[in-house]
Formats: sequence, C-alpha cells, structure tokens
Amino acid sequence: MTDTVLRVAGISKRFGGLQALSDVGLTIERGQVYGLIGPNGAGKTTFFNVITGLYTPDSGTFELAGKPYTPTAVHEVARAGIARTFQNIRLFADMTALENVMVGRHVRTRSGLLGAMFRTKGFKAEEAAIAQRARELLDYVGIGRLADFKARTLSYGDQRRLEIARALATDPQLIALDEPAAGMNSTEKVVLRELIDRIRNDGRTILLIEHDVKLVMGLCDRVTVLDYGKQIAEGSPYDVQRNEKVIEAYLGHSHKPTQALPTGDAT
Ligand SMILES: Nc1ncnc2c1ncn2[C@@H]1O[C@H](COP(=O)(O)OP(=O)(O)OP(=O)(O)O)[C@@H](O)[C@H]1O
Repeated sequence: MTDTVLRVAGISKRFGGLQALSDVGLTIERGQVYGLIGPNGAGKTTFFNVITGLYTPDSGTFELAGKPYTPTAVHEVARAGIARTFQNIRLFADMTALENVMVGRHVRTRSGLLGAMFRTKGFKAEEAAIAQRARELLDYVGIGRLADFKARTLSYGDQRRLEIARALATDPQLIALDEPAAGMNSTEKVVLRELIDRIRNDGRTILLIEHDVKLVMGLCDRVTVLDYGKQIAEGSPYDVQRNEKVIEAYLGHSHKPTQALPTGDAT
C-alpha cells in the first residue's frame, strides 16, 4: 500500500503576461526524495512558493498526508506539515544556531504568548524540552559544536545545514529544500548528500529543487522536470535523463543520452 504525503494537481500561476506554471501536478510518497529540476526560469521556485503559501495560485488542488490543505499563509502551511529552506538562506543572523532551531520548534509549542510573558512553570519546562530537541537536531545535521555561535558567523555550508535543522524542528510531513547545494564546494556537497540520505533513511520525505543535476540523479527516487512552467517529464532519474524533451530543454538540441544533462561536481 502506498502512503502519499503530497498530492497536488492542476497548479497554474500567472504573473501578468507570463504563465509561470501551467497545470502542474505531482504525487510524493512517504520516504521518497523527490526532485524538481528544470532550466533557469522554468518555474521551480514559483512551484515551491505556491505549495508553501508564499504565492496564491490561480488554480490547483492540494493534499497533505491525505488531507486537503489550502496554501494561503506560510505559518498555516508550516503547521499543516511542510517545512522549507530558501535558495537565499533566511536565518536570524544575530541569533545563535540553537535559537534559530528553537524558533522552528515553536510551530509545535503550546504555552503561547501569555506563558512566555509570565514565564509560567509550563512554559519553562517546554522551553527546556525545545532547547534539548534543538541541540539534538544540530548534532544530527553535524553542527552541534556551533550551537552557541551566531548564525551570521557560520560558514555557508553550515548555514545551509542550520536551515535544514530548523526545518526538521517543525516535525514536518514534507521537507522542501530549495537549492541546498547552491554555493557549496564539492566536499560540502558530499556531506550534504549524506545528510539528505540520512534524513530519508530516518523516514522523512523530501522535495528538492537543485541545479546540480548529478546530485539530483544520485539522490532522488522520482524527478519532475519543468520547462517554461510546463511539466515535460516525470519518472525515475534513469528515464528522465534519457527523455528527449528533457535533453532538448537543457541543451536546445538532441544529444546522446549519456551526454544528456549537465553534471555538477558532486560525487
Ligand atoms: N514574483 C514574480 N513576479 C513576476 N514574475 C515572476 C515572479 N516570480 C517568478 N517570476 C517569473 O516566473 C518565471 C519562473 O521563475 P522561477 O523563479 O519560478 O523559476 P526557477 O525555475 O526557480 O528559476 P531558477 O532556476 O533561475 O531559480 C520566470 O520567468 C520569473 O521571471
């Protein structure tokens, strides 16, 4: 029996005269790493922004873990169970790594504002539990030693891992990673790949936008390819790499399958 985490269908989004997404749909099963690729301007980020409530779609249906959801507000989507990272890292630069992860965890807390203001017993116990969980997550992504450093002082690769820890802190049904390898060197990419693999092996479900096609092909169970807002292919990495439309989209003309797609330098 399959266990579907995300099912979206018929998503369209227009910006003025530009059709950024046309009738896009995909289904992600629990435990999959699902890749979304396509040339620059294909609509990948727009798709992420639509499913996470940053953009209102013109049409589309959305279902998370079998329940319909309406992606109208970012915090509602986070509460429903989708956590994301951003192409341009969005951390609280002057907060510590630990505090950044704790912020993510607050999506799931109960004490609320009054508890925080009056520092009730329940609030203090909850804060201690949140801090403990945040430390575990920092260890999990490999930056536990940096817990008390301000986010702005972390290296680029470590900031990206911190974003992933913060996303995991919300206990998401689906974690959406927007170009996690951007700006990483090849060593950092290897570490990232191991981390994504570990997250999957621990039962999480991941949606990934990534320009490094080699990384995508090595990691993903399924891949969707967008071009000019249209879904031109969906399938296993093996099939997608050999799809004529995909080869056209990337290279502008036919090529041998083995040379089909640009490869990054991840191993
Ligand atoms: N807020 C916006 N207003 C107007 N046009 C937009 C907006 N956001 C995206 N677009 C346009 O929609 C199209 C798809 O952009 P999008 O950023 O989704 O592509 P992408 O596949 O993520 O590209 P890249 O790989 O370069 O990040 C582009 O032509 C872009 O200029």
